Amino acid sequence: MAPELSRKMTTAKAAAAAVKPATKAFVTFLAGDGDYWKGVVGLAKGLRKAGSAYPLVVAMLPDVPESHRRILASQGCILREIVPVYPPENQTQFAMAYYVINYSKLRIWEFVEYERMVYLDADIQVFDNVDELFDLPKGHFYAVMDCFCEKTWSHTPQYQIGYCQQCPDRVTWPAAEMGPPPALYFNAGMFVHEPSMATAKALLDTLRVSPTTPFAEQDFLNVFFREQYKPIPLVYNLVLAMLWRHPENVQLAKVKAVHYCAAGSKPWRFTGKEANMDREDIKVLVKKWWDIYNDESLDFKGLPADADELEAAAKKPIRAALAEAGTVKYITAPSAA
Ligand SMILES: O=c1ccn([C@@H]2O[C@H](COP(=O)(O)OP(=O)(O)O)[C@@H](O)[C@H]2O)c(=O)[nH]1
Ligand SMILES: OC[C@H]1O[C@H](O[C@@H]2[C@@H](O)[C@H](O)[C@@H](O)[C@H](O)[C@@H]2O)[C@H](O)[C@@H](O)[C@H]1O
Ligand SMILES: [Mn+2]
Repeated sequence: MAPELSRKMTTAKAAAAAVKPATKAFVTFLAGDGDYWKGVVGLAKGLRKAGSAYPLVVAMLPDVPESHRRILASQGCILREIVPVYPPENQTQFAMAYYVINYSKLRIWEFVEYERMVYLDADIQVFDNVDELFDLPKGHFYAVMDCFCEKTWSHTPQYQIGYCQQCPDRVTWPAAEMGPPPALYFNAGMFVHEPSMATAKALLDTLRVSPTTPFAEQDFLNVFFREQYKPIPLVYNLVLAMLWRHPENVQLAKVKAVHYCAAGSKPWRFTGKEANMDREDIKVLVKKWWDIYNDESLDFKGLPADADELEAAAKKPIRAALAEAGTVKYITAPSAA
């Protein structure tokens, strides 16, 4: 095939690929009329900057206002309103109050138009392409291990004896007195999952008979997927506390996704006043988040409105298309002949 024609075919194929029905997608969760929508905008732009091939779905509770929905749609997000999930009746006092809404995260197993999804909290930013997560072998639940050292864990025996799965040799778990050590435990701010109505039903049926616990849906998911859980490297979800609790486990230059979950670390409401928020690495990470959020070149430009436009775009001589895109300096290749 002549080089010119092959290039056109590539463009047409690439263009067609851009609109093929997505069976894989990132998904985040948005609740309330507060400022977490800014996290979603940042995430949508970060994924674009990282050149991800997959869209971002937003599982929204009904209380997300129209004005926030419009902003997210304008950034190319696919909006899906979900029915809230409430923990068992009069049990919510056992979960930390501000975590109760997170049980609604469980609805994303009902998004069966997708065969694979990567869930990301809205307070996560992706600084490097993580699309490889969609190709991990099926049948497992992939997520990054959490850390037990922050005060938020003070209700647990592991915190009380200073044991953490991130450094199991620092304080040996006293199996004789306390039985087996805690099972590997993941942070539920990021995970790879396979939507299925059967799994969604099993999750909700199990939740109805499960006690609520301090970390709400994160505790619940850790129990439900205990057998399928496979830890993946912390580069996919750097829980910020790792920087001061286990710096020996962190190679910041290799981190692909940062989870702004430490108290006071949400970039869009950062004051720098809370514990550890005056650290240089935290300030750098917050600035990196803002640099993406404020970068207008990362705003969604929209897809061609319909197939005809797309077809026309694909037919346009490659030189004009690239020049119009403005992103590639088209250098005339030496003739193949
Ligand atoms: O008012 C809220 C609180 C939480 N969330 C969503 O629930 C996730 C989990 O809450 P958060 O990240 O604050 O928990 P953390 O990871 O800090 O414990 C957030 O990332 C958002 O996606 C939200 O949309 N609105
Ligand atoms: O509803 C429970 C939440 O539990 C998790 O956050 C916690 C946990 O990671 C602790 O280990 C940290 O100490 C703490 O800072 C952090 O907020 C998830 O990030 C969040 O998505 C959500 O599931
Ligand atoms: Mn979070």
